Amino acid sequence: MAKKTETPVESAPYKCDVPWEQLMDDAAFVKVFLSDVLQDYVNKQRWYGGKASTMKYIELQEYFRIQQREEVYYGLLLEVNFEEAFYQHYFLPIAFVSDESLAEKDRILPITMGDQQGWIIDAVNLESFRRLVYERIASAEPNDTTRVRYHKSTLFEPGGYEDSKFMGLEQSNTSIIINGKSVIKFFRRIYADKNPDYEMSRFLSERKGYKNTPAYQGSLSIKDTDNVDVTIALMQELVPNEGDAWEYTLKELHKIFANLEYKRINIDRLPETRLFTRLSIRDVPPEIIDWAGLSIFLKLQKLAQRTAEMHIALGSEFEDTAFVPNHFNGDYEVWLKNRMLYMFQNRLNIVENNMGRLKGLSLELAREFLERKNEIRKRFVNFDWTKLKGERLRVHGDYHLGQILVNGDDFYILDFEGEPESTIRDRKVKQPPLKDIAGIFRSFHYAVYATIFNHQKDYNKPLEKLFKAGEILYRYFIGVFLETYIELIQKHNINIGYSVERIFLLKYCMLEKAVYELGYEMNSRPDWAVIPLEGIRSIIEEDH
Ligand SMILES: Nc1ncnc2c1ncn2[C@@H]1O[C@H](COP(=O)(O)OP(=O)(O)O)[C@@H](O)[C@H]1O
Ligand SMILES: O=P(O)(O)O[C@H]1O[C@H](CO)[C@@H](O[C@H]2O[C@H](CO)[C@@H](O)[C@H](O)[C@H]2O)[C@H](O)[C@H]1O
Repeated sequence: MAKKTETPVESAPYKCDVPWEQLMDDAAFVKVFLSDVLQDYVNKQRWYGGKASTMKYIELQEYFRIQQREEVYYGLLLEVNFEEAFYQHYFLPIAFVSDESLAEKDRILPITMGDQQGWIIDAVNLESFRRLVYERIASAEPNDTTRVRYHKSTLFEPGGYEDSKFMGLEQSNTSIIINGKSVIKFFRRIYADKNPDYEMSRFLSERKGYKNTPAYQGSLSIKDTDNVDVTIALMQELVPNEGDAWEYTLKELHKIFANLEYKRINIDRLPETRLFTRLSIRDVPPEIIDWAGLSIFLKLQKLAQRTAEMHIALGSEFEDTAFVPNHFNGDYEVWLKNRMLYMFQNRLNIVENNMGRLKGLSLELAREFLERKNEIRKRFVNFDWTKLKGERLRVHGDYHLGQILVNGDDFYILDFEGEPESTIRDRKVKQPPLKDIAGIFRSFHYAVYATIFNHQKDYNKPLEKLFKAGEILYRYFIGVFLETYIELIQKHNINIGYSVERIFLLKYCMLEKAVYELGYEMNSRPDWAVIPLEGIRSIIEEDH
């Protein structure tokens, strides 16, 4: 049955004599629109990331016209100010429609302008708006120097506009599929700079010919009043896929855990391997292959290969300073430690303030986390750049299984926006590529524990035994991944340091990631906090 569309309770229309083409120049309208209309509207939107804080007021930071011939839409850059003394910027494209059937979704305000009656709505709902953006990108001048800039990749050969639809996934941005072949992602949270997703997508696919990320096709950006390039939208190739690697891994792991009983595996007799030991498939004992199957290890090798190729492309630049690799230095060390200590203190605070919401194993692990705070803090402070010889590169920055699409036997890497909590400048700082590897290893650990927590009853085994089996398997996953990754990276002369340095960086970055995740989970899904807490414990325990 088709879902009933919810009709918003409507206030009386706003009345004015200004035509749509001049509406945003009308101070009286803008004042009412920002304070009486948008505060409420923005607060209810899925893409609005400020819900945990208290909105104070909204200002219009910039607006610009998105237009073609007589067709005019407005792009608004809203500055949301919070009681907690910070602000965020959001992009909202608006359209005026007089036909009620076009104003079913995301209706913002009923309005009467002279003799024109209708509604202001979020323009992404209008096919005519989506078509216009696509056509402007597809026909962009090679060097558009106007304030509102459309860009088309030299490698993209666009066809005429046929159709478009919402990607329809739970997203922090809004993605539209065009002609079943391209995706235009409208960024909602906006930063006063080029978005790293745009920069990295263009650099990897257009400049370096890296094939395992959607090809960059074009973009929309504006030069703001400070003459800074601000990315508004990114257009990429639509990659056919069977879902993301997170879902895929969960499915595979469920089969593997179910095999424990089905194949009568004696967990206590499973051969173990040390964390970070490099393993070719030949080195994985037959008992492990019997239990988990060969195919998962072949998939891990493929993922390691695609990850290494991404870092090889990112580490191969000599001209564009945004991408040229650097060495470790004192500035980086100070920057890193400040960040880590700030983040760690924030996590301690969140956990202390929310102990009442935790129970069972989570509560036990949270207590242990608080008891061991000095030990963990010391780990973050213990970073000495003079001992590190490897390179720092631009990296993915938020690399986890949910950012990877599965397509047949291959993988495609997406979403280079970086860690949602970091500032835009911090996201562009060059990092050891092992930071991404630590991210994906944490994701393997997550997947193992998520599988155990989701299906514990199906496996007919005590929790400790399942944890033991999971930890063993996780170490083989990491070992096989590392062997392929390191071999390829070294073959292409990317310096990630000798073994001691590599292991130090992996442990450092894994602890960093797990502590980061603890904040993410406590804020967005507290039931999952047990996974990073377990991760932090196992990283700290490893050295005891
Ligand atoms: N180019 C693409 N091809 C195929 N699917 C895509 C593409 N870009 C995004 N997706 C789908 O949309 C989801 C969200 O994309 P992502 O770039 O992570 O958006 P957000 O930044 O809003 O989280 C992805 O997990 C994937 O399923
Ligand atoms: O929304 P983003 O993709 O930018 O990433 C954020 O959300 C992720 C959760 O969707 C979070 O990832 C964490 O959970 C994943 C499983 O859902 C797991 O695979 C990751 O290892 C774990 O970090 C990510 O940290 C956060 O930035």
